[in-house]
Order: sequence, then structure tokens, then C-alpha cells
Amino acid sequence: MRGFYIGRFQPYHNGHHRMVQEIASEVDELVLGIGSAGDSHTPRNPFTAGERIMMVTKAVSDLDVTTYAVPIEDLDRNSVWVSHVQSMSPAFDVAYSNNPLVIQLFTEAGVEVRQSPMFNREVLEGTEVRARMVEDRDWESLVPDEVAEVVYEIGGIERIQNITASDGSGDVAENHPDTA
Ligand SMILES: Nc1ncnc2c1ncn2[C@@H]1O[C@H](COP(=O)(O)OP(=O)(O)OP(=O)(O)O)[C@@H](O)[C@H]1O
Ligand SMILES: NC(=O)c1ccc[n+]([C@@H]2O[C@H](COP(=O)(O)O)[C@@H](O)[C@H]2O)c1
Repeated sequence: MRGFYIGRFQPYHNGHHRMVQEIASEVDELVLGIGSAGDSHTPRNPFTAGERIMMVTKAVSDLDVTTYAVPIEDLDRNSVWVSHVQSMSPAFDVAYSNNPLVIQLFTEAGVEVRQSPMFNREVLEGTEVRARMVEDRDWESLVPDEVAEVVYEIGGIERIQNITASDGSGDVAENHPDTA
């Protein structure tokens, strides 16, 4: 059986990895959809699709499941998004997500959806990881080692700090409109 799990993975963190480990016990093969693939260099989506493919491919390499990373660009039309996903991905039997819109769209299209518990969500959240990167606080402990290595290799910390401005209030402000 082949599963499909989509996320923006900005970056891929230990919550995603726990979910992938659970999924790996249920399927033989797993497609990792790299969502919002056209977005990069914004505070909410700092990393390119190619950089995120490196992160997930290296992080899952020791798992006992065949994985494929497939970039999926966003569409303006939610009603045809599942067809778009299916047109880009190897065929899959079940979709995994905790995102209400994603669950709704797959369910309406007749695709089985499975959810997982949220793991340590207080800190295992992309928003938290990115905030810590900007503020030079410990983010490495929230991501697989392989992901931290990719972030350093691509100069990711310098990038996210350069593209994110703070107004001094302590809140992370965004310089650019975010379409994701
Ligand atoms: N800690 C977690 N435990 C389980 N599932 C998670 C966790 N964090 C995210 N997910 C799920 O993984 C999928 C992809 O999430 P996504 O890439 O948007 O990460 P996120 O941490 O929610 O990021 P952001 O804060 O950037 O929106 C979604 O279905 C999301 O609900
Ligand atoms: N109409 C669309 O393009 C559409 C609809 C639903 C989800 N998505 C994408 O799927 C991904 C879902 O991942 P998250 O659970 O990380 O939000 C995101 O990249 C989101 O933009 C896109």
C-alpha cells in the first residue's frame, strides 16, 4: 500500500518525523508532497522546494519505507486541487493529514484520509522553529540532525534573518505578502 503525506515542511521538524514514523508502520511506500512548492524566500516559506526535498530525503533515509518527494504547487481553485495532486504524484491509496482543509478536500474526492495525534505541538510547529531561527534560539533540537545540516549548508539562518524584520515589539513581522 502507498500513502501520501503533504506539508509545507518549512522546515521539516520532529513532529513531521514522528508522523512519518507512524505512517511507515502502515504503508509500504510513502509519497511526501512538498506543498506550496513555488513559494520560497518569505518569512513563512523561507526554503525552496529543492531545499525541502533535500531535508525530507535525508531525514527519512534510515526509515524502512520507500519514499518519494514530490513538489506540489498551490492552485487558486481548491475544488480541483486533489486532481492536481494526483496528476503530480505516484498513485496512492490513502492520504495522511492533520490539516482540516486538506482532509475536507480529499474526503470530498473520495480518498481515504487518516489523521495522527499532534506530537508535542507546543514546540513542534514550523512557526516556532522559524521564530527560533530568527531569534538565534535553539531550533536544532526541534528538527532531525539531517535537516539542521541542510539548513546550515544552504545558509538558511542568514536567509531567514535577512528576510524577516522585527518592529521591536517582539513579534516577528513579515516583509512580504504571503500567498500560502
Ligand atoms: N507536531 C506535529 N505532530 C503531528 N502532526 C503535525 C505536527 N506539526 C505539523 N503536523 C502536521 O503535518 C502536516 C504538515 O504541516 P506543516 O508543514 O504545515 O507544519 P506546521 O508545523 O503546521 O507548520 P507552520 O507552523 O509553518 O504552519 C499538517 O497535516 C500538520 O497538521
Ligand atoms: N488550492 C490549493 O492550492 C491547496 C489546497 C489545499 C492545500 N494546499 C496546500 O497543501 C499544503 C498543506 O500542507 P499544510 O498541512 O502544511 O498546510 C500546503 O502547501 C497548502 O498550500 C493547497
